[in-house]
Amino acid sequence: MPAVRAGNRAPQKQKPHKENTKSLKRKRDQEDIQKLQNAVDENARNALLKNRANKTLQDPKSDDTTKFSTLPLSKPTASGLEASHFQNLTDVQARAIPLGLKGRDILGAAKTGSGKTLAFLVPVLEKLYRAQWTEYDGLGALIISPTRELAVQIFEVLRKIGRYHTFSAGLVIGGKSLREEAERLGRMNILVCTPGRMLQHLDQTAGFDVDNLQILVLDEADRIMDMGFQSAVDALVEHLPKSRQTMLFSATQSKKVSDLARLSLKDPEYVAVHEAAAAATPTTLTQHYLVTPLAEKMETLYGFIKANLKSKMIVFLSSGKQVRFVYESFRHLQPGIPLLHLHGRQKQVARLEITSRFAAAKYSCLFATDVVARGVDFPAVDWVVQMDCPEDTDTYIHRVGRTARYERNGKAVLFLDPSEEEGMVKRLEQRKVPIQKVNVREKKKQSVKNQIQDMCFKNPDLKYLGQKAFISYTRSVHLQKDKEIFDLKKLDLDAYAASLGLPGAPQIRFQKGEDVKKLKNAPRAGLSSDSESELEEEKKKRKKGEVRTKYDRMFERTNQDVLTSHYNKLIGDEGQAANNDDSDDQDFLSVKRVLEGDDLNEAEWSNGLAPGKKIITGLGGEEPFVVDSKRREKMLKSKKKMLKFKGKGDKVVFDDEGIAHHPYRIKGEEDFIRDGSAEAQRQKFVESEAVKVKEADISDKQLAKERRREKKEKRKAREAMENDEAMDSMPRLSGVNDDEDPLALMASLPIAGEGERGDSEASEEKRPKKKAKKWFQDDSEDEREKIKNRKGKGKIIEVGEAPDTLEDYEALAAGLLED
Ligand SMILES: Nc1ncnc2c1ncn2[C@@H]1O[C@H](COP(=O)(O)OP(=O)(O)OP(=O)(O)O)[C@@H](O)[C@H]1O
Repeated sequence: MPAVRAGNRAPQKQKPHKENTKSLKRKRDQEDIQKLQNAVDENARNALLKNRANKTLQDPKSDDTTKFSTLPLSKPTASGLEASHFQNLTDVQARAIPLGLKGRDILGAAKTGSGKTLAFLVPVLEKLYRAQWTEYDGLGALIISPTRELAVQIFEVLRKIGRYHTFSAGLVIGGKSLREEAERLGRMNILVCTPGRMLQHLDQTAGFDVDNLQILVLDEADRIMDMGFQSAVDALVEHLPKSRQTMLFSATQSKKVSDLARLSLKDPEYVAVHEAAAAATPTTLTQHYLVTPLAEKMETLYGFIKANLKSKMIVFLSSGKQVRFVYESFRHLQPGIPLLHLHGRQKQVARLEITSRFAAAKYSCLFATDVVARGVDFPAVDWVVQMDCPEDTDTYIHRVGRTARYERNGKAVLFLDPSEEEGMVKRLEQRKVPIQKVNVREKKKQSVKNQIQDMCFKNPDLKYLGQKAFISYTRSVHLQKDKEIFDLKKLDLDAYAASLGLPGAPQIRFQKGEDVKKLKNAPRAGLSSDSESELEEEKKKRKKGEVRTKYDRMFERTNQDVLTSHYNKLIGDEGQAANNDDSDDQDFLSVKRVLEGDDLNEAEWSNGLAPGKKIITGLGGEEPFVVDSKRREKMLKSKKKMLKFKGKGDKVVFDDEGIAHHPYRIKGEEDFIRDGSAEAQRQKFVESEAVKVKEADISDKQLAKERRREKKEKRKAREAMENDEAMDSMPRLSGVNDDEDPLALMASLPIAGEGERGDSEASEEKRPKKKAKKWFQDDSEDEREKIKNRKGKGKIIEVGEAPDTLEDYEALAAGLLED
């Protein structure tokens, strides 16, 4: 919805002249766009020939045709690129942009850090520009990213290069209520989103129309199209119009026919820049692997970090629990470099803050899961360390791609257990990844095992994290598909547990198959000494014929309930998430917290009852609940049906202070007589209440008086400001505040899309709004002047500080690029 510009209203008599000028300008714009279109057609023909011939482009710096200035781009895009200091095209940009501008569907594949983001953002902006897209046309472009971090980054680049355009752009990654996001969606021309959240809006947000969509982009397309996002993406695409341009980009993009069909790509052009290259990774990247047994990984990593204190590094681990444990234990060990950690279970605000802290750091070590393995462009990362072997070569390529970006040098090192070496090295060779073996210098190794064990002994929270890390690691190895690389049986789990400071390997139980039976029938070999004595005791009791459920045993264990509270305290914000993700381990933990199908089997196994019969106690009811049939087992899962075994509750009422009382408590007869006659008691009650009312009345009046005074002061201040503004709008005298911000007036204009406003609100327009600080601090005054003088309706919303919280991004999402 257009904004009303109070200060720009032209007098009536000038109207015909202004209309003339407008129509002239419109005609000129049409002609310019037509010229641009012709140039695009011409350029695309050449690009197509080059791409088909699959010629490697010459050195970008020496070839004039690989400059952005030679591309048929609109002025706003060209200026945006120039202001963002992008001059020379990278290979993938030189090949993909001309075809993207022409409207072709594209499958783009190029090495990590080679500039794929601009390869799709430039065509997006240009397509909408040439279609003369306005706020009335609705959503024109949708850009999908697999992670929030990457979506934020794409949005940032779009914000930079699109600064002179008149589109509105938004970021849809969750974190705010659906309703808050929904209110803004309808006003957006370009959206950057994650698949799940976008689908939620398409399904639930009334009036959110995508019928006009012109262009769909999938960044890290292979990841978005894989199993994890499959159903969300398929459902999302169902909502979109078929007649649109679609572009898919990734460093590990393939021509998978099924994907093309799912996205209904039309005659897509495969732009695979590195297909002919000798390596799948950047040439500026040095890659090594070292063989270190699982049980020595902690000390190898610690030694590595100590030897590289003056660097910026990312250490990839296989799960959030691994990340938390290594981070917490190394934090205690204090290696001498700032440590950060990042995983998907952290709250969004924390994630954004950590990514921006790491981006800004000179020396830092970030422990992370694959949540930042793809696309994220941290500046100047020296090392990528893969402490846990990646699940496949694609993941390897993306992880190491966080360093050696855009012509910079970088180094990567992969830790492999001896059992993983052969399989992984073979896979990497097949994938054209040049990697060399190095040996760990024994003297560089730092034995931290004893220190970690000591810390775990003193600090049960850390021990608990260690147990979780152990379980999640073994689980991830067990679940890996590539069994040539990952074989749990070949790992020394006891030694690994000891390296995490645990007194013994936590018991693990596999989901299905023979392992379960073996484990159940065998004595508990891997248990700690505590557990062993517990088992002995258990056996004795069973002999006596005493019925003990699994839950009796669970509560007897020392480190379950007690540690949960410590653990939650330790991880603070993540407490809730940690509770949630406990469910991940349900089928892997020997001790379960939720009474479910599998539990029943184990309870049955351990309580010595006849097969198929269990007694569940501790439900609060009088009678024990005997599970002797399928029906009763089902019943156990129904809360409603179990209510009758829980006994009746007591009814209580709460007084004003929140203290609970029995509802029918009546004073005893003796007490009543002692307090005097009924009339005297009534009188006394009325008097005491009257005193209370009087006191309350005094404070209420005082409050009301203060509020009136505040209101009056505010009104006076406003009037004074209005007078000042009237003075400001008068012609300037030289020397009067000349350096005042030229955008201040525009920033104070009402926000577009707030709905039509009546006369009664017209006076609001005059009310000066808080003066916004500048967003683009690097813009020259000339550029600001250009923006100010630009014709057209719309809004500019500015955010004072650099966006590092979700709120900042939300503010941007509401106002980016809109004019
Ligand atoms: N034409 C260019 N000139 C200078 N720098 C560029 C150019 N294009 C991209 N860059 C810079 O190169 C870096 C990598 O770009 P980008 O993130 O787009 O890479 P990518 O190919 O998407 O990587 P990934 O595969 O990891 O997602 C960024 O810091 C970006 O600013």
